Amino acid sequence: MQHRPESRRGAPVLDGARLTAYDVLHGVSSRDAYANLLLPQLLRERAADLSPRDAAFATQLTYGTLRATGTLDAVLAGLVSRPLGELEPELLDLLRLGAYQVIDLRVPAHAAVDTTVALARAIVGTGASGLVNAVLRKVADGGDRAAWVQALGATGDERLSLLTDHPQWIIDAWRGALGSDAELEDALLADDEAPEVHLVARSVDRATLIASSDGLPGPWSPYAVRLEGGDPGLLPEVRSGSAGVQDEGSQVAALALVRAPLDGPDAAWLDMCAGPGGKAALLAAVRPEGVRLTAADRSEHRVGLVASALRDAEDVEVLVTDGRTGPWEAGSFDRVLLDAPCTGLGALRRRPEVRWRRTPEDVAPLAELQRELLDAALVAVRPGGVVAYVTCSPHTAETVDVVAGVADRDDVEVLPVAPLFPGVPDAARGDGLQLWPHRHGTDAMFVALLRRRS
Ligand SMILES: C[S@@+](CC[C@H](N)C(=O)[O-])C[C@H]1O[C@@H](n2cnc3c(N)ncnc32)[C@H](O)[C@@H]1O
Repeated sequence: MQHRPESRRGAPVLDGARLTAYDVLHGVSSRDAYANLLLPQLLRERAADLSPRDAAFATQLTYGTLRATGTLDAVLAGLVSRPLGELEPELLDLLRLGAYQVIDLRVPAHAAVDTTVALARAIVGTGASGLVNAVLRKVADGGDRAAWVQALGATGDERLSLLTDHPQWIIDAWRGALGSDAELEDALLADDEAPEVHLVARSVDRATLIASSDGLPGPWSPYAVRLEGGDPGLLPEVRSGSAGVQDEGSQVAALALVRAPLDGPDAAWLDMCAGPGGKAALLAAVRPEGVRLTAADRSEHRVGLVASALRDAEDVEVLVTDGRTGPWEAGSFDRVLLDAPCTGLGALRRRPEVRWRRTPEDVAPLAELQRELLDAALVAVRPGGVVAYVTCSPHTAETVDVVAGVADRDDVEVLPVAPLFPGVPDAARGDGLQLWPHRHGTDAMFVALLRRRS
């Protein structure tokens, strides 16, 4: 349970949406919480005190402030006399929350300032309220984000970073993956927007899900439904597990494995890194009759989530194992999904704090693990069988470089993926498939298909 300050007798009642956003921001900054897990938990716990509108505002405040942290800090750094790192952490979180409302949401200055001052008084103490008041008034005087970016004198990539909420090394990674600057700003801006909710109709007819959710069919996956907003957890199909929440790009990645051409038997599939089970649940739902699905993950906790996602599926095996040393015999599987652990640089829309938490130093060890897992996947698949190598990162070191590491092997054939999705435009990346938020409205998923030669 989060710390929840009491409003004092006579003092204004603290704004529930803003307090909830603060509690998540502080969870993220003080104990590395994940906003996409902590926020729903707090919204559930506080449902009696928060209207649906409050919950939506808390979500906007939380995600927006976390995404904008770099720009907010650049603005605040010029207005606070101490280095930001020397401020009380609670105070810094509150200043970011207030500044976000002023420069991005254009909440009237008095409302943003007064509510943040009230929170500061309750959480940090009366002494902090003067500083919060003075700093946020100066933020408001500076205008909106565009005005602030201009005032900060930023040009080139620094301007791009402040406008799109991406640190320089991620801008470099996206530039490298896109291959030029032509679409870079569009791509980064699309990656900075709150994503739509995507549903997957697993064992329910898509038309039924569209009718019950008031959504629209997703353009790329025959199972996808897109919603503009709302709480998908309230839908009966999501509650029963016949539908789930899953980015349409993830659906396409799982379907690439299903659609890959195969010679010979097709009876045993492996999802080597299955936790929490989104793609495994789709594979289980769409597999032809008689296919047995093995879903593995190194993390016991995540295997529990896989088991829950597959609770109604028959002929599945769920196990805790390191994919590199799994208990299966070499050549046991006809199709193997390797949805590899990665930096997640393609799914930043859904995990807003990740862009500031990840560092360039994370890439090399993950790429090494990806190479080892891919080698193991190519052992697990039978000659003639297919491996789908998938990442939710477009970083070259985690995508085409990993595939290039095995592409020259005599026993490996790289298959073109884009022709399996003729309706998806501009998705080829070499022989692989690369989806983008600005082109496809999905996470930036990468898929390569590798066939073991007989
Ligand atoms: C990108 S996630 C998989 C997402 C999943 N396929 C889905 O759609 O829900 C990567 C997973 O790899 C797991 N993992 C990391 N290293 C592993 C290893 N050596 N062997 C097996 N699983 C591993 C992580 O625990 C994590 O659950």
